[in-house]
Amino acid sequence: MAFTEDTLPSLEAWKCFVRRLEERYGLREVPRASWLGAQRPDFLSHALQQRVAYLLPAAVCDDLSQKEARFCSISDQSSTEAKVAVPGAIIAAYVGRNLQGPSGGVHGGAIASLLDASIGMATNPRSDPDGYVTAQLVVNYRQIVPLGSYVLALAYVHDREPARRKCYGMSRLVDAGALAQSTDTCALQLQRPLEAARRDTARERVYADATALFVRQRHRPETHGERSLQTAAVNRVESVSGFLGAQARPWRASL
Ligand SMILES: CCCCCCCCCCCC(=O)SCCNC(=O)CCNC(=O)[C@H](O)C(C)(C)COP(=O)(O)OP(=O)(O)OC[C@H]1O[C@@H](n2cnc3c(N)ncnc32)[C@H](O)[C@@H]1OP(=O)(O)O
Repeated sequence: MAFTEDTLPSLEAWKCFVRRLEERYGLREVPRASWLGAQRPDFLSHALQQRVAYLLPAAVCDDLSQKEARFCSISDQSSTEAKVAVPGAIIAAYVGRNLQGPSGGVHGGAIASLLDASIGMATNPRSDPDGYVTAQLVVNYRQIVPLGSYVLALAYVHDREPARRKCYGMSRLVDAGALAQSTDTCALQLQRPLEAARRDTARERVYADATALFVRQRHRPETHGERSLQTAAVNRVESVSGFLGAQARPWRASL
């Protein structure tokens, strides 16, 4: 599938976004979108056409060297990576006027949804994208989120109890500032814990934070929808995007 005139500007902005993430958070392991574009143009093109940028670093295992790092489709269950849980995740989103709450700022439910989804992404391996579900979510609302903001939810997993089917995670919702300037929702799963998510930094405005307990389901509901892993994962991001009412407008980041 070839890139079209419509998707190219988004690709450039996506590269810019990844570069800024690298600079701000030192995410050396976040691979370059250009590399992804070269290796998996079909998948990236699909993601962009869906207006969902979903970056898939394949080498999350420490025993894989950076040289061996490559991207793969999330439907590639045979890769070692696909079986490993992802320790960190970032969601970038635009929260618009359609999300106005009684406070005059962004509704708390939308904020909770973003925090929940980011921890869910950090919790669930791509080989089993809906294995763990939210059992408990505790949100601290620290500042009103102005309507029309660009925000980042920075999530990481801090504890796992596989035998008891439990996984604990945290997330912070911060002002994206100049980092993300897109009305598209974008999500990244990270191959290493997101150190930046663990601490408050003076340069960021923290709107809210959350702790969550995710529990692995014993039995899946019968009507579980699409079972294709690739589609399922994109759907997860799209559900957040749809809930937030993301605009179908192209990226606006300046390079
Ligand atoms: C690429 C991919 C991207 C993927 C990206 C994915 C992002 C998705 C993110 C969004 C996720 C959602 O919104 S999920 C939707 C919202 N959540 C739900 O609908 C969940 C509904 N609830 C349930 O299905 C169930 O209650 C469960 C599965 C959570 C738990 O039921 P269960 O399986 O019977 O568990 P049970 O044996 O009772 O408990 C297991 C252990 O967990 C503890 N536990 C259970 N529930 C709780 C609780 N609410 N608060 C505290 N602790 C609890 C128990 O005490 C026990 O601990 P111990 O005694 O062993 O110590």
